[in-house]
Amino acid sequence: MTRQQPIAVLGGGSFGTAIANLLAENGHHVLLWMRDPEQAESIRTLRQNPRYLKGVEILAQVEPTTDLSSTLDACELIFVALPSSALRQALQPFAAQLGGKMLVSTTKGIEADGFMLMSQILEQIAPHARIGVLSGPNLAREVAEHALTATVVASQDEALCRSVQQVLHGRTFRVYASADRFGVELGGALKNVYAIMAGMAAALGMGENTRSMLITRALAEMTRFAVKLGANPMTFLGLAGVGDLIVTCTSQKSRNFQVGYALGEGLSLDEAVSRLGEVAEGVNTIKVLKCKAEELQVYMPLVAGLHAVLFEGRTLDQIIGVLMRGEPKTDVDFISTDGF
Ligand SMILES: NC(=O)c1ccc[n+]([C@@H]2O[C@H](COP(=O)([O-])OP(=O)(O)OC[C@H]3O[C@@H](n4cnc5c(N)ncnc54)[C@H](O)[C@@H]3O)[C@@H](O)[C@H]2O)c1
Ligand SMILES: O=P(O)(O)OC[C@H](O)CO
Repeated sequence: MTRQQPIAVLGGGSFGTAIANLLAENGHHVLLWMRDPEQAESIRTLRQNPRYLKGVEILAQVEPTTDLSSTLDACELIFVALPSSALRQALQPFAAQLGGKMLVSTTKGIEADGFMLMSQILEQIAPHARIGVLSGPNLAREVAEHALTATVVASQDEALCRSVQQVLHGRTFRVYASADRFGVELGGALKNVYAIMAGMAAALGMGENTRSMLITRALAEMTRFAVKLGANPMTFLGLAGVGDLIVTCTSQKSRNFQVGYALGEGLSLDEAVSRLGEVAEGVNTIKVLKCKAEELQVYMPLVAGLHAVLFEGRTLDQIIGVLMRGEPKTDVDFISTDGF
């Protein structure tokens, strides 16, 4: 990648906007692609995103655009910050332009059909592209407001990891590298489900002991599931595993947490999602994950419990009763270091 070449960010939501600004602060010309011409025009003239990250100034080096084809042609490094529900549909028509490009997914979701992570979809659409993921405890607003933040770029393509580190590393944003793309990406997708539970617990006035139990048992479940899929459990001890789980399960800024909070206040799932008006990936992930856990016969009582409350008509009291009275278990039973 030459220094003069622009960098693309696809998706004009909270995270796309935050990443675009970080790149611009580091001196890069950024093409921020979004589908809505009015939003693009508003950014061009007001230097603010009218809908997301209100109050954050979008730097002059960030050029909003609605022309995806020209954006892909102009850039070799492309960050994808689209919702998981939109990624395939948005990029499939441009597959021929993606060969040889560095595609870095920041999207934390799972496609139901085939249980596919976003980088796997990118790989399927563009088999000749170079693929990576960026994931970690990265609340968009905090990134945009320069809270000291760390993230992980994961790919087996070391040069891609180095490129991403070079362009994003800055005064307030630190980028670690990992070769475990699957584990890093899976951690980012799974933690959203547990953040919904944490939001519910907070709304119901449950205490810090409860939150700590939830986070720790969530880590156990996530890791057990990941190991069954062949992932390296050690990745779940890093920023993209427990790091992201902590921030999303403890912050009111997390949209998944907010959905859970609204549910805890008595709103229906539909009401909670529409009150949010932004993406909360955990709502889809819970369905996909419940199916996959059953198929693989992985013990995931928290996932089963949340699914029962949201989609099977069970009450939270019933589920809490089942969880607390369940057969006693061993504490750290989910990490086998055999082979790692
Ligand atoms: N916001 C965060 O703190 C954060 C941090 C890290 C990762 N992520 C991940 O980034 C992804 C995007 O999240 P976000 O927070 O930016 O969402 P958001 O709700 O803030 O914005 C979503 C954006 O996607 C656009 N969009 C929706 N469907 C589209 C389509 N078909 N074609 C083109 N654009 C479309 C919307 O117009 C909107 O601009 C999610 O997977 C999320 O998990 C978010
Ligand atoms: O706001 P959420 O719940 O989508 O979480 C945002 C990021 O994934 C936190 O790392």
